[in-house]
Amino acid sequence: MVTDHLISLLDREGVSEIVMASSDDSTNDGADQVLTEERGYTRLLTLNRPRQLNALSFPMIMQLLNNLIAYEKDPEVKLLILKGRGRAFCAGGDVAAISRSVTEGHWTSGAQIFWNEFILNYIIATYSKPQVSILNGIVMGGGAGLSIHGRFRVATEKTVFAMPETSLGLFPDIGASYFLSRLPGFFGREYVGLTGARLDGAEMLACGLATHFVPSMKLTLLEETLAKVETSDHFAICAIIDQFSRRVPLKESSAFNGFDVINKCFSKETVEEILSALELETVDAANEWIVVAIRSLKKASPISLKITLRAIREGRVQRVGQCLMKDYRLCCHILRKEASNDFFEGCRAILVDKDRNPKWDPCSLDLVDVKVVDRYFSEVDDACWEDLKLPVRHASKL
Ligand SMILES: CC(C)(COP(=O)(O)OP(=O)(O)OC[C@H]1O[C@@H](n2cnc3c(N)ncnc32)[C@H](O)[C@@H]1OP(=O)(O)O)[C@@H](O)C(=O)NCCC(=O)NCCSC(=O)/C=C/c1ccc(O)cc1
Repeated sequence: MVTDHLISLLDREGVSEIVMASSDDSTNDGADQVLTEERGYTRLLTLNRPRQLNALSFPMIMQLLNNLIAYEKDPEVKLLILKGRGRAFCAGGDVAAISRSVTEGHWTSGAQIFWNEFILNYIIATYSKPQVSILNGIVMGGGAGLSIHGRFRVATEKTVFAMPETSLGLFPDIGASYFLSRLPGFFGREYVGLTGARLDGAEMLACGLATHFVPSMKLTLLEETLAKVETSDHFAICAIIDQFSRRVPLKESSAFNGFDVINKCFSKETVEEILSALELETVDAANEWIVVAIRSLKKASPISLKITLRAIREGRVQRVGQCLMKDYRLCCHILRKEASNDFFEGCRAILVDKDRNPKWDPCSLDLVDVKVVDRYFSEVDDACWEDLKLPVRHASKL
């Protein structure tokens, strides 16, 4: 049974018990990778792997799960603050470790990490107490999963946000098809998800990925003020952050200023049509962001692009839990290397050898068989597999 491999056995009456029973007991490693601090009714969680840009390791996921479950039950906790040490909030899941563990072991060792990460994302998305994420640096992939599902996301002038998974042979997982598909127009949807475009704090605020923009020099004071709250009331917390936040103009070169072009191009039905529409826009005069978008789409894994487009479009009518269940299926197919080795090749090219020259298979969009893409969205044909089991929650956006 998969639950022998995947360590989370969830109590479906609630999240009261997540049994951790790993065969190698790796959950005990890295205890200092998430620092916890009690300040009155506020709990401050700091991601603490600055050298790896706080890439989310398995022990970090488990510690965050443990903390969040305990804090939700504890009446002495009213508010959570999540931040990262160093120049990143979190640069995503520790893909180098995952790639290593699957290459050296069984695909389910990678699935185990996804399983627990997605449960964590779900708990954050349905959390009964407010979470403020301080995004003062790099926020990518899994880092978005820790923050965007939460109630308050504070960007700064140092924030760099991206969902770069298509350049890694993956797709924007962590329930991203839920929040990306709910952003305005096609900006946050197809554009951000497919191209891996980097957004700054002003752009995050403009499209709704961030709820506030606070200059980084005011963050210490913001934290100190939040540490004095005695309530979980969202309006009260929002009013405090409002005192420190400011409106911030978009750069002239921002893709957000090309909203109409984005809507025109990224609303096309297929990735090929999106690419052609963008190329047409460059005939007269090309904005820098269009050139970068075309380059990114051409460099990304073709199969990842097709999976991403479909996942985001399906996400529009799915709840967050359904998006996470879909993501789990997709990840398991990817880990099993059923149709492509692209995720492992992407990890090699970007994080291991760093040649930034992945050899994708299939190597072009026209070689991606639509039936193969369909298969990624279906159940996994393996006796030791089961669908992601989500705990019963009491929040509204289940
Ligand atoms: C643009 C970055 C963020 C910064 O570039 P940089 O300023 O030139 O810094 P470095 O690239 O030198 O990064 C510093 C160190 O952090 C490491 N690092 C930097 N992100 C990472 C990282 N996501 N992982 C694992 N080491 C990293 C990076 O390898 C390096 O380690 P080292 O070579 O030992 O110094 C660059 O590091 C980068 O492209 N990182 C990858 C970002 C990325 O694709 N993130 C989304 C990943 S997808 C995701 O979240 C999936 C999660 C997942 C979950 C569960 C699964 O089972 C499978 C997957």
